[in-house]
Amino acid sequence: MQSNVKILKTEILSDNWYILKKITYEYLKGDGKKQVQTREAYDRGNGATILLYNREQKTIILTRQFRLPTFINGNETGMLIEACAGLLDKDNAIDCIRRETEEETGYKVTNITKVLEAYMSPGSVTEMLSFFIAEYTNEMKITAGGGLEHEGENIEVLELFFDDALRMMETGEIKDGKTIILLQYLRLKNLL
Ligand SMILES: Nc1nc2c(ncn2[C@@H]2O[C@H](COP(=O)(O)OP(=O)(O)O[C@H]3O[C@H](CO)[C@@H](O)[C@H](O)[C@@H]3O)[C@@H](O)[C@H]2O)c(=O)[nH]1
Ligand SMILES: [Mg+2]
Repeated sequence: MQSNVKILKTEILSDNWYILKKITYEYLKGDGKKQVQTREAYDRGNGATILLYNREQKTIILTRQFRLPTFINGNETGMLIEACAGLLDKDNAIDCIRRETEEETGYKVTNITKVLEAYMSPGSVTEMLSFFIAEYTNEMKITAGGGLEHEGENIEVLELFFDDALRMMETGEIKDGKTIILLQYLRLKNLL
């Protein structure tokens, strides 16, 4: 399909950690007129997230960690309950999420299923997130998890009853988009 967009100029506003770009482009509108627009886009690569669930126990595994951007926007403690997630490195999404699951939750899961992909903040962040689910058993817990010390990660691992997690979504105790999508996915497909 032919694109209606021609990039005219790309400026790097920051490459301090990830990359913030300012892009000027020409956009061909439906009425045939051209319009020049400028938008900023934050590029931190793509990511993956996973919800571990146990059908017998009717439980799931989540994490809790400090998220600075939420702290400066209304989250009093900055602590956020989330499905395990990580940015993709060079490897593909499945390898990445398998490694991330082990690092953050301590579970070595085998059968991982990809369920969907989504742009999580399409007006400002380039990232596309791949969503996965996997069944876990208590025997799969091989380390404490908690994330990588040298990356400054300090991640608490939570095992919750699925019904409690659904309630926490309604009370606002769970407020993370990817986590809500995955919880609703499990419910929609009657997996728990
Ligand atoms: N020094 C420094 N470290 C940073 C910065 N930004 C992120 N980091 C660190 O880089 C590491 C990235 O860890 P990952 O587990 O790979 O990523 P994530 O932060 O969990 O991101 C996941 O969740 C996000 C929030 O839902 C998602 O946006 C993202 O796609 C991914 O799935 C973390 O240790 C984080 O603290 C920064 O500006 N400076
Ligand atoms: Mg992470």
